Amino acid sequence: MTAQILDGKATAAAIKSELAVRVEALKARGVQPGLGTVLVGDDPGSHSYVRAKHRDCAQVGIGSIQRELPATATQQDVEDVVRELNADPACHGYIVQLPLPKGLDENRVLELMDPAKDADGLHPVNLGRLVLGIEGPLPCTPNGIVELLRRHKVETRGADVVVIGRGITVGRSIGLLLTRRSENATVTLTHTGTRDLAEHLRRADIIVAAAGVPHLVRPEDVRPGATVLDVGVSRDANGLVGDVDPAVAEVAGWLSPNPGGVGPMTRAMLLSNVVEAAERAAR
Ligand SMILES: Nc1nc(=O)c2c([nH]1)NC[C@@H]1CN(c3ccc(C(=O)N[C@@H](CCC(=O)O)C(=O)O)cc3)C=[N+]21
Repeated sequence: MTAQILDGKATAAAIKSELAVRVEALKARGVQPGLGTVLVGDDPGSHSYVRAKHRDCAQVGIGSIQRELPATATQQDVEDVVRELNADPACHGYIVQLPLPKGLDENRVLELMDPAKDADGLHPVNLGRLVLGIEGPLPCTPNGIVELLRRHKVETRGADVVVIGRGITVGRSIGLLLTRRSENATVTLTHTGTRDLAEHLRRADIIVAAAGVPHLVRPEDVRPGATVLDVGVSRDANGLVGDVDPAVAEVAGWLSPNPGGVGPMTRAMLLSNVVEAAERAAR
């Protein structure tokens, strides 16, 4: 048996064409949606991710506002850019690319952002809204995963989901989305301190692997027919390595490739948060 592909690349392309229609409607009303990025330092991975986000913007008709600071930037320098984007009416949403160089206080920068312009959905106010069930921008990777499952008709209602990894951007927040009444999944959050991880995995209908440990999920850990989402990204001499052993494709029913799975969906949800912020501003 070979798993069916959860095609993030194609799904993200479909979402982008839907967003392009909404951007046209906004432009007809005189509103040009704009995404800002704040990039500090010279990490090549961060630079290539940010470039990809602005390519996406161009495809959908969203304006790009790019701010770059050197690795030597001070806390004050970064905070000044955040204040500038908070005040800029052309910028409907923005992100501060993470991680920031050592010595900068990420949480202080994030708290300074206007929550209404938080395109990542990671501002403490928006994470709080998610906990409370109040509408707001949603974290992009978890939202992208939910959308990827929805559009491939993978049932989440009543499903046992096992998440590996407790980072804020994926593991800790995805349970909040999947346990909403509309998704109705049962979620177990596991991490490096979990006893008998394999035992948890073997029971799962859906596995979300976001630990950043190369090939952590092995075929013998996966129930035949289960859905497996590979979110982890590590790098070795040959390039990108995911959290899922490629041999899992022989056991799983559905598998998100990496690259080409959750990554493009994350970027599509970022655009979606910006379009929604612009629509809110236009109302
Ligand atoms: N404030 C902030 N927001 C983020 O959303 C954020 C961040 N910081 N820091 C870094 C991580 C990483 N991340 C990725 C998004 C898309 C791909 C992606 O589209 N990847 C392609 C391939 C890219 C390649 O080949 O390098 C794919 O999976 O097909 C990857 C990684 C967003 N992040």
